[in-house]
Parts: sequence; C-alpha cells; structure tokens
Amino acid sequence: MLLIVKLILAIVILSVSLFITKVIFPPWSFPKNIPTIPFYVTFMTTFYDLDQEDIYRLYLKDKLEKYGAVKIYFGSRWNILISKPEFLSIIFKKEDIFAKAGNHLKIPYSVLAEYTGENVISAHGKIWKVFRNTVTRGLTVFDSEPLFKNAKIFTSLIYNKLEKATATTTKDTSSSLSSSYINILDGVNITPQANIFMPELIQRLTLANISQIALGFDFGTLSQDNPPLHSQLKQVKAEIFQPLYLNFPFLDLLPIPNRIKARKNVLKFKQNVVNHVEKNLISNYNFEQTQFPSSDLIRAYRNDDITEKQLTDNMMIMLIAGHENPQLLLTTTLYLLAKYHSTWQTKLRAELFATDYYLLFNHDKKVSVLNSLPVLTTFIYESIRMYPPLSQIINRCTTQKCMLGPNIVIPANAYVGYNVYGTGRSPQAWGKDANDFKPERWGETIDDITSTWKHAKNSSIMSAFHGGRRACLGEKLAFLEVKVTLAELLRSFEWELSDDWVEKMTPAGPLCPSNLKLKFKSIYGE
Ligand code: HEM
Repeated sequence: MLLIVKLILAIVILSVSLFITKVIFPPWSFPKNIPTIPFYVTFMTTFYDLDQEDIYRLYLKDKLEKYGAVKIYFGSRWNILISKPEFLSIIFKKEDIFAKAGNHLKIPYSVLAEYTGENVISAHGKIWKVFRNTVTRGLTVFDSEPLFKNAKIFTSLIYNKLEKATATTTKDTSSSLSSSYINILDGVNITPQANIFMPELIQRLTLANISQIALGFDFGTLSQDNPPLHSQLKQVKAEIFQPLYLNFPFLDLLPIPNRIKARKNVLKFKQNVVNHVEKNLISNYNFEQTQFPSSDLIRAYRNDDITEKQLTDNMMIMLIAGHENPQLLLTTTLYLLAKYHSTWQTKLRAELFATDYYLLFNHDKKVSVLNSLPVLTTFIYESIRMYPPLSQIINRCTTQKCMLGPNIVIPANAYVGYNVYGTGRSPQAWGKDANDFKPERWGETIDDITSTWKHAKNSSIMSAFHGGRRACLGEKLAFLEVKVTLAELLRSFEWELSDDWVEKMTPAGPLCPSNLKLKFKSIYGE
C-alpha cells in the first residue's frame, strides 16, 4: 500500500516538474541563435499594472530590434515571435510551410475555439480556399449606405448624452445658486458638453455596421439600448477574455461549472445569430437576389461545399472580426484626435469643410471624396502603424523543418507568430522617429500616399492587415467605416481626452486605448 502511495506521489512530482520545465524552458529543437523571453512575461499584466506598450518596451523591444525574432511562452506553449519585415515576408509567401492553424487546431478543447470555430481566418488549404472564395465578393463589393446611416445615429446618440449632461449641469448649478444669480444664468448660452465612456458606444456602432453589411440583418444595437443579442454577446466576451483561461486554456478541459456555462452560452449565442440570419434572409424576402457574405455562405452550404458547422463558424467570424477590428481602430483614431485636438483634429475638420462632402447626397460621390482626402487618409494610416489593432497574433504552425532567413532553423510543428506592433515601431523600418506620431511621413498628395501605403504593405513594414494570399478581406470596409464615422463626428463635435481618463492601452490581446473616455463639446454651441 505504502509502495503504491509512494509511486503515485513520484508520478505526480514527476508530472508537475515536467510541466514546470516545459513552461520555463523552450523546447530543445527551437533555434538557439534567437533570444528567449522569460516565461513570466506573458503573465506580468495579470499581476502588475502594465499595458502592452510597457511590456513591449521593457521585455521585447531590444531583442526584437536586434534579432527580429524571439522565443516566447504564450497560450500554453512556446512559440517563435517575429517582427522583422523580411521574416514576415517569408511567412506570407510560404503559406504552405507556415500554415495557418488557428484556435480550432491549437486549443480545440477551449471555449475560445468553440466561439471562433473553423473559419476563413484560421483554416488552411483547400477548405480555406472554399471559405475565401465564398466571402470575398460580399466583403469587397458592398452597399455603403448603412455606414452613413449608422454614423448619423451614432452622432445623435452622443448628442443625446451631451444634452442630458447639460440639462443635469444646469439643473444642479441653478438649484445651488441664489435666485439673483439664476437670473443672470438665464441669459447665458451654455455649450453642451459631456464626458463619455466610448467602448460600448463604439461597439454598438460597429456591430450594427457589420451585421447589416455582412450578415444581412440589423443587430439592433443602435436602435435599442440593450437588445438581447448584444447582452448575450457581452456576456460571452466577458467569459472568454478572462486572462486565466487565455493563458491556461487547458483548464477548459476540467469540469469547472463556470466554464461549462460559458461554453453553453457560446453555443446559444451562435445559434441565435444563425437564426437571425435565416429569419431575415431566407424567410423574409428573395434570398437568391441578396449578395451578403452570409447569403453566399448559405448558398455554399446548400451546394454541399461547406458543412452546417462551417457555415455557422464563418458567419460568426464575419461578426467577430467585422465588428472588433474596426471598433479597435475607431477607438484609437478617436483617442489620437483627442490627444492632438488642436493640431490634427483641427486639420481634419478644415480639410472636410473645404470640400463639398456635407452637401452631397449620393453615397458613391461621398465615398470618392473621403478616399481623396490626404490629411484624413494619412491620419488613419499613421494611427494603424502605431497602434495595429491585432498587435500580436500567433497562429501559424510549421508543416516541416524550415529556415527563417539565412540563419534561423525552425523545427516542424512549431508555432510562429508576428508582433505587428514591433514592426510598426521598428527604427530600421520606419526611421529614428518611428515612435513619433507623424501622419505627414506618408506623403502629401493622395497618389503619393497610396503608393507609400502599397509599398509599405508589399515590403511587410506595414503588416496590420497581414499580407500575401491571406491578407485581410475587410481592409476597404474598415477604412471606409472609420472615415465615414469620423467625418460625421468632426462636423458636429470637438473632443478632448477626459481629465480623469488615465492614458493607457489594453493590457493584452487586441490593442486600443483602455476604457477610453472623451470630453465632447458641440461645435455649434447650444
Ligand atoms: C481595422 C480593421 C481590421 C484589421 C486591422 C484587420 C486585420 C486582419 C488581420 C491581421 C488578418 C490576419 C489574421 C490572422 O492571421 O489570424 C485579417 C484577416 C481577415 N480579416 Fe481582417 N482586419 C480588419 C477588419 C476586418 C473586417 C471589417 C472584416 C470583415 C468581416 C475582416 C475580415 C477578414 C477576413 C475574412 C480575414 C481572413 C483572410 C484570409 O485568411 O483569407 N477584417 N484581418
């Protein structure tokens, strides 16, 4: 009996030691000629008040700038993380060797993988081609009308908050003042202004946009305060993005009641989204004439090109990538316009007012005007260079032993990813002023700017949308969405950072200012 206990104890100690060794040290087969980032760096933001920029500056910057690649522990395994543009180009080109292997392969048992499934972003090979061919048309040729309509509603929601805040201030001030002062106040023209938390408001806008453009139904986030689908999504996201489970996804294998509930909520939400699409597209009107990515996916399913699960997973990824990424970019541009309100915000507004944009009714003409504006365009390009929404992604897995550049040998089955934030801040790629916000670096005329952008993408120094055959399909849509929204806001408001907002980026994961709070003021007075 004692012997059995001793044996079990020995096995437990051995397993724990093995586990700890695997976490602390990278595998032997990993390249020795690139540095190792200490394993604990990944967990730092759980214990210390640091954001992603702090982590990059303190632990990654010097090594990535010198070697262009490092070994890093992330998502329950050791990975190779790169930032050097030449290495990124290799990965984008050699798609079959550095094969996409998203959560459905990396951590198939996790709640996160349940949420995203097998989709056009994470899949590889033949099935990826089917997915991509199916959704390309709908994501690249679309009716932009909902973007304009929703930007107006978004602006009116901010207006409502301004009016509410002003009404409260006037009431509060007058009730605490002597009656003689109230008389003086009566004649005063108070400019409506309010401090507004941006995350939820922006999410409501981007969800409305993508659901109407890609899925063919309205999520209802702008027309209602808290539609059921949105509450469900908020709950699912809160359960998924818990640092403990993101760092140790294997915990999702255990029968933890909260995680079982989280998985059920994910499944329920996905089913609800599909039901909405079905109800709005198939049951309501002539589905065959619709050209949303979701209608093309349904056609592919009916054609037996994809399974029912793949249909659901791809609808979900349209919704997830389609609302989250523009949400991050919009948050960042609003933050930078607030930070540089007396310079860039003024310049952008002046540029728009100098055109006939606000007089036009035709959406196509409005789109052409927006796409021809140099200041607006360089401002957005510079924002995304400095704050790429997907700052770090590790979702490629080598299918064979291979070389990264002339010296780095990578074993088969190694996860490789990119730190796009590092590429955007690299002095080798962008010069000594890589850390300065300088939209003018992109050029003066719209032709120069477009050619600099293309060149930067081709040489992988601008990799926020990644590149090669796997480049993002939503770039055009995301840029238009941001331009339309900024144009609407610039016409109505001036804004600055709220006095009590602490300037900080998100601690991990997608990159944007954390819990952004802005002080809005109507430019027309009361
Ligand atoms: C600022 C906004 C956006 C950024 C920064 C962005 C960035 C990216 C990145 C980095 C990838 C590669 C992902 C990976 O390797 O795992 C990607 C792929 C993709 N994105 Fe976006 N994205 C944005 C907006 C959108 C929107 C609005 C959609 C619309 C649904 C979209 C659809 C896609 C699709 C379908 C792919 C997969 C392409 C493929 O692998 O064939 N993206 N995006």
